Amino acid sequence: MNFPAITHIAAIGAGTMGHATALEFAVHGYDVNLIDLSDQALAKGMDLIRRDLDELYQHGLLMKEETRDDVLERFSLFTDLAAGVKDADYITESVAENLEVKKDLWKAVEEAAAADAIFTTNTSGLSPTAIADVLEKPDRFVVAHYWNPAHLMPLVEVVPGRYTSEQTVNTTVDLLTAIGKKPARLHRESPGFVGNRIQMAVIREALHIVEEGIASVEDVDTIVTYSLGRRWNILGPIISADLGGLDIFYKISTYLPQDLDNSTEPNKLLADKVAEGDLGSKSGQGFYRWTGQKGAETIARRDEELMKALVSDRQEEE
Ligand SMILES: NC(=O)C1=CN([C@@H]2O[C@H](COP(=O)(O)OP(=O)(O)OC[C@H]3O[C@@H](n4cnc5c(N)ncnc54)[C@H](O)[C@@H]3O)[C@@H](O)[C@H]2O)C=CC1
Ligand SMILES: O=C(O)[C@@H](O)C(=O)[C@H](O)[C@@H](O)CO
Repeated sequence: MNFPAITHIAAIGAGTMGHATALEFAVHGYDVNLIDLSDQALAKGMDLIRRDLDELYQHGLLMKEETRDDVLERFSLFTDLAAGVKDADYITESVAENLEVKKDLWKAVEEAAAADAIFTTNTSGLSPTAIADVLEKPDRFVVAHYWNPAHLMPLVEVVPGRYTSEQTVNTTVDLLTAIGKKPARLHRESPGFVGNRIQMAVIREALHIVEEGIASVEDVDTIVTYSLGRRWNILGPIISADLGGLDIFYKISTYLPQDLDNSTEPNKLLADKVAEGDLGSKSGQGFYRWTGQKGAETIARRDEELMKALVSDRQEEE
């Protein structure tokens, strides 16, 4: 399929991820139809967009000569899915992480969308083949998996399903590159793609360490932040192993794996938190308390460091 020049974006879902992925297209000059289920959800999404847009503006991360109003004027809001997608060349989706919800949604999208529009889902790890099974033209469907917060994290995993065409992958990679992202194209799909497989392996072992009484939640986070996190912010795990000496990593791998957590069930500490409604910053309490000054300061510090890294990326690109 030959895709037209992409000029008009539709972003379905204005929540944690959807508002930020939509904002990035608007910051880079694209008209964006923001779609959600209710005016309340759209209003909440636009509040998040204005908050994040202010952050980008204050750090000089808008396009040259652009004002915040220039960016905000590019948004059109829709609760009618068909009306929101019909003029779009590129449709991105960030709704609930539920296979049936996504399949039902994409079936409805295809009934209203242009025959040559590209379809992308921000799923954290569901199969693009399984979602695209409902489509008449599944070759135009691909995963574009962002990382939270999406407007501050450069990496997007571009994951083809069995039906996805090379043209769809190439066009998506080119578009994401054009808006300043760092797309990584996978050879093929796998549950959790790459980032979430690694992230979930780390989370599983981190919580196992706490459960076994080896270290506290705070100590695990401090240790990772000032060792692996510091190193992996510069070079990834495999190249770091090269630098450490593969013989040493091999030696450790002959005795340590049998002591690592290999459970296939969700960690009990995590399950208990969710059962108690302690969901983290979104509910005010998780393994840490997020209400009050300290929580806000932690999020502000994270965003400030991510912003500095983005500014540095931008300076390197210039
Ligand atoms: N939260 C995270 O850290 C990350 C989440 N993701 C993925 O992104 C997707 C969205 O996650 P979040 O943004 O966190 O969820 P969220 O719950 O913050 O936002 C979902 C939004 O989609 C809207 N929505 C639901 N069904 C809809 C429909 N049929 N039509 C239009 N709007 C609809 C909801 O009203 C809500 O505003 C999920 O697939 C998730 O796995 C990907 C990367 C990171
Ligand atoms: O961590 C992120 O931002 C993303 O990789 C995700 O998909 C989230 O991890 C979240 O959905 C849980 O995996």
